[in-house]
Amino acid sequence: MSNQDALGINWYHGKLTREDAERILLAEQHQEDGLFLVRQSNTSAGDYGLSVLYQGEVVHYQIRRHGEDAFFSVECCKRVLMALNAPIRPRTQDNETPAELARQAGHLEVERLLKQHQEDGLFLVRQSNTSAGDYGLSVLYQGEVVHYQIRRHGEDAFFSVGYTPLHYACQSNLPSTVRILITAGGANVQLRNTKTGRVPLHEAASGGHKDVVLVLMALNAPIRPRTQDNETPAELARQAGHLEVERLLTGVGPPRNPVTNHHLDDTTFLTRPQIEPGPPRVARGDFYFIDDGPYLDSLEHVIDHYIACPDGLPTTLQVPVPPLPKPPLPELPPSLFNRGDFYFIDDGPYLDSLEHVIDHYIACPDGLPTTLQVPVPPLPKPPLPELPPSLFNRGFSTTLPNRKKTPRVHLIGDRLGSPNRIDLNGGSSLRPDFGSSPRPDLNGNSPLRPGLNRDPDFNGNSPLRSGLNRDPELIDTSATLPLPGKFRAAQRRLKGSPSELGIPEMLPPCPALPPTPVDDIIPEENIILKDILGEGEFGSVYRGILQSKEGFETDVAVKTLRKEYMSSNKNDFLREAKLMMGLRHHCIVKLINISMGSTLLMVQELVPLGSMLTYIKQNPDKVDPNYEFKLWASQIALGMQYLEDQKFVHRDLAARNILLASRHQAKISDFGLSRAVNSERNYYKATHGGRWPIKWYAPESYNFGRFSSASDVWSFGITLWEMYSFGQQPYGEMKGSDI
Ligand SMILES: Nc1ncnc2c1ncn2[C@@H]1O[C@H](COP(=O)(O)OP(=O)(O)OP(=O)(O)O)[C@@H](O)[C@H]1O
Repeated sequence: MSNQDALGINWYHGKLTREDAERILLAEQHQEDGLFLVRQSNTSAGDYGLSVLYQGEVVHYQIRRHGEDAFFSVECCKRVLMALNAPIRPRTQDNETPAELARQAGHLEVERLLKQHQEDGLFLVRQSNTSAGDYGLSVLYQGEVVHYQIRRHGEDAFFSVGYTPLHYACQSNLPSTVRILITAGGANVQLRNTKTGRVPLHEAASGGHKDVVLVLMALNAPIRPRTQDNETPAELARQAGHLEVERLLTGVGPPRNPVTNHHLDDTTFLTRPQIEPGPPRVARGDFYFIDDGPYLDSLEHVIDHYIACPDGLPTTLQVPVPPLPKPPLPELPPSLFNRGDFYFIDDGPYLDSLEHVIDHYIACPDGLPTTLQVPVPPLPKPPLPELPPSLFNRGFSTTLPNRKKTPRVHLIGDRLGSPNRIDLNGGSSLRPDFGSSPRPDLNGNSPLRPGLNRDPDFNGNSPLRSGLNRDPELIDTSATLPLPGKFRAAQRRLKGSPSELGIPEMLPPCPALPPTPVDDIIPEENIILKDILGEGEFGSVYRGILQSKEGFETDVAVKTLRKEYMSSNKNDFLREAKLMMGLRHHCIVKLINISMGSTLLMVQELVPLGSMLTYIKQNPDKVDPNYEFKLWASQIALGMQYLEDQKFVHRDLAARNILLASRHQAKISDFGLSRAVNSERNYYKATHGGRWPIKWYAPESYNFGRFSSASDVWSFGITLWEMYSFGQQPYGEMKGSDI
C-alpha cells in the first residue's frame, strides 16, 4: 500500500481497530450503504480488514493476501453477504461455487437460496439485432433484464488520462482559446479526465466561467455529462454558488439527437430505455438518452465506464457474463486492453497480461466502485471471432487473431411476408449468387456488368451513360485489354508464353466472396427518402431517415439502383453492398444495410459534407493544404491500409470518391469496382475491361488488368495531386486513351 497516494487510494486507514472503524463509519453525517474503509487486519498480519456500512450496521470482511493475488474471506452470515451484493458464484481453486459446496455438504436450503439469487449488475454484450454494426447491452436489475443499445459511430474519439488543454482553458476562463481549440484545433469537448470523469464543461461550470460555458454550449458540448461522482455541470455550478451559470445550464432544452449531430458522429454512446429512478432523461422514441452520452471511443470503454459508474443505469455493471462457449483467454483480441506492450483499463496501472489485469481488479477496485467479483465460466466455443473486425480495431491494430477476412453480415429479406428474400449465400433465382463469378465472354462482356462493355467510345461516352457521364476520364478498356481470347491469340501470334513476353499469365477469376451471414435487411417502409445528395452512375443517392423497429431515427444516405438497371446491375450493386458490409473503419463509409423492396437500396452512414473533390473546388479558401489536406490524406491512407489488410483492392480511389464527414474526417467510398485480391499472388486480375478511370490507374492496371494495393497506391498519388491542385483534372484535357 506504499503507493496508495499515487493510486489515489483514500480508503486505507492503516492500523485501526474494528471498533474504531465502526465509530468512523457510523459518525459520517450522511450515512449510506456501501460506505467503507480498509484497515490492517488485527488478527492476521499482512492481511486487511474491510468495513462496510449497510443499513446502519457495519459489517467486517477480511481481505487476505495470497502471494500477488488477494481474495476475500468474509465473516458474516450468508443472507448478509447476499444482501451486501457479495458475489454469489465465486469459484475456489477447485472451481467450486458456494452453491456447489452447499450441495456437497447437504445444505440444500442454502444451495437453493444461492441458486435463486440473481445479482444486479450481471451483464453481457451482444450484437444488435436491430442495427447492424451496433451492440446490445443487457443488464440484470432487480430480477429484470434491461436492454440498452450501444451505438458505434466511427473511432475518432480517444481517451486522455489527465486534463487536456481544453480543460485548462476552461479552468482559466479563456473563452476565445476554448473556441479556437475546438474549432481550429479539433479539441474534443467530451474528453474526460479519467480520474475525475470531468469534461471541460464541468471545469467551466464549477469555476463559474459563464462565457466559456456559452462557447461550449454554442459548440454543442453535451450539457449533462456526469463526473465519476455523478455530478452534472449544473450541479457543480450550484455547489460553487454560480447560480447564473446553473440557470444557464438547466435552462437548455433536451439534448439534441446525437445520431443526427454532425460533430458527435465519431463517437460511441449508450441509449437506454427509461428506468426509474434515475437522472433526468429525454425521450427519443422508445429510447432515452441520458446526458447526451457519455461518448466513449470503444465498446470496451463504454463497458469500463459503466463498470466504474452507474451514470444513469440503476446499477453499475458488475458481473460480466461471458458467452456460453469457453473463450480461451489467449485468443482474445490483443487490442482489447492492449496499448503497446502493456495491458490496462482506462488509466489504471499498466500490467503485463490480461490475467494480471483481471487479478488486479479482482484484488483491488482501484478506482472502480467495486471489485470484479464473479467470473462466470463460459460454456461453449467463443463467438468472439464473429465480432465485427472493427470492434477492437483502432486502425493501428491491423490484425486480429482468427479474424475472418470476409464480411460477416447476413442479409435476409423479410418484407411483410413477401417472398422477396435475398440470401447472400446464394441459392434461388431470387437469391443472387455471390458465390459465382460469371466468366466474361470472349469479347469481355460479363453477365455481371453487361452495360459496362457496350462499346463506349474512347472519350468514355457510353450509350448507358449519356447525360450521366460525370467522369469523362473513365474509358472503356474492353477493346484494349488483353482479354482471355485475345490474350491467347496474341500469344499464338507472338509465339511465346505470356511470361516470356513480359505479360503476366492470366489467372483464373478471383474467388468470389465467401458466403456471408447477414442480419435482417431493412424493410422499405422504414426508410424515408428526402433530398438528392448526388447522382451515381446507376441511381441517385438520397439523404434519408432510417427508422428502427423501436422508432429510433437516424439520418442516413441511401444509394438507389434505378429500375431500368435492376436486371443488369443488381448483382454488382449487391456485390458492392456485401463487400462494404464487411468493412468497419472510421475512414471508410459504413454500410448500415440494404433494403430490397420495390427497388434496391443501400443504406449508408450519412457523410454530411459530400464529395471531397466538390468541397475543395467550392471552398478553396476554407481548406488549408497544411492542415486539412494532410489530415485527409492521412485518413485516406489509413482507410486504404485497412482495405489492404482486408485483402481488397479499391480500384476507384479518386478525390471524387472521398467523402467528408466534417472538415476533420475524410472517408473512402464507392466500392463498386473493389475486389478481393488473390491471396497467393496478392493482386486481382481483371479478366475483362470495363469503364475504367484510366487517369487514376497504374500502368500495370491498364496494360495488364492487374490490380494490387500497389496500384491503389498509384491512385492515391493521383488523388493527392487532385487535392493539392485544388481539384484540377489530372493530365489536364488529355483523353484517357492518350494517357
Ligand atoms: N454516404 C454518403 N453520404 C453523403 N453523400 C453521399 C454518400 N454516398 C454518396 N453520396 C453523394 O452521392 C454522390 C454519388 O455517390 P457514389 O459516388 O457512391 O455513386 P456511384 O454510383 O458510386 O457513382 P460513380 O460510380 O459514378 O462514381 C457522391 O458524389 C456524393 O456526393
